[in-house]
Amino acid sequence: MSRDIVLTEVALRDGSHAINHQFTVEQVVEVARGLDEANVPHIEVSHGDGLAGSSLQYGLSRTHELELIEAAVSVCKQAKVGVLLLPGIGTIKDLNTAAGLGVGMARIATHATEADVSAQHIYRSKELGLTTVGFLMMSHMAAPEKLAEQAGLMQSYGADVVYIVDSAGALLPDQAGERVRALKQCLNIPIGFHAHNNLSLAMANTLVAIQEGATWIDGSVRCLGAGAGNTQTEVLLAVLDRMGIQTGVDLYKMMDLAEEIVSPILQVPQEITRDALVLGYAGVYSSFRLHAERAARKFGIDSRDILIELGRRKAVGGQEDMIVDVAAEIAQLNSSTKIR
Ligand SMILES: CC[C@H](O)CC(=O)C(=O)O
Ligand SMILES: [Mn+2]
Repeated sequence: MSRDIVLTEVALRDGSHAINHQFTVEQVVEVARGLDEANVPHIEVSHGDGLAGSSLQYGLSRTHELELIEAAVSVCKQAKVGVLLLPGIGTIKDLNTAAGLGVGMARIATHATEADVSAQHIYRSKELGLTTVGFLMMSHMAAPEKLAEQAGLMQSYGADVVYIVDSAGALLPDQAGERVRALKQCLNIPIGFHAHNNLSLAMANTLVAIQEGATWIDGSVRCLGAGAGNTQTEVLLAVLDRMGIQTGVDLYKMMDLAEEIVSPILQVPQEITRDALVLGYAGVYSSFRLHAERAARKFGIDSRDILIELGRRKAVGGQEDMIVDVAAEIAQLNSSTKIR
């Protein structure tokens, strides 16, 4: 089958953030089966923060991710099930275990300027025979040339594809385009693009990325992803079809899956809430949203103030503990201002 665009569906991993890591085996089976039947080539399944993410810091999974991964693998006839791994959260041992369960793809994710920490994980993933993807998160924080240099490192370690990841949904279309162009000049492997819809730009940025040469694209069905979700897969499929771009994925099956299976999983419909908007506006990790909302309730403050301050401090993934610190500081500042 010819595919101009290679799709990775991320709802069963990025969407984990949106539902507080509460996926059940039954939900994963139903969604993975539907995706496989719709001919989606790659389905990512893991805790939202990747392998071994289940923790007090990032949020405890309701069901162990290895059970979810095994369940997804068991129902996929054509799709490769993939996992996300953030070196430092997940380890080589976790990667070995996932490969043993029949996973076919590993995405090794680092902050946009820290690709060097991915070397050993990329080497190992290649040794295991997995499709190996470098995933440069918070890409809005790195200039195009820097991002291209970091992508080059991942390519030199053996990555098959390198992704520009707009974790905060903060990129504007021209910024997305210039990043893809910069990678295109330096790499001889495919370039991927992963968007978040916090500024309502996920679709526009994805289309610009494709126009500039990105061929591996992420989406989440019904926008089931962190923050306001990702590029909505079934909508993207319809748009690409109208543009004459082949994905090989069945549009009707994806629409049915979104409506009948994924929509009931959402605790609330995915929309651009004020906190999601602030993620994109302030350049904050999409997965910080629910943590910030919990901290705001605990300290009786506005969650937007926490997110704005996190953006100002340039907090990156792995610094979730800063969310409570920032909330406590804002609460203290508010109360001392009131006393005066
Ligand atoms: C914390 C990992 C993160 O959710 C990965 C990702 O999808 C992103 O950075 O957007
Ligand atoms: Mn994401």
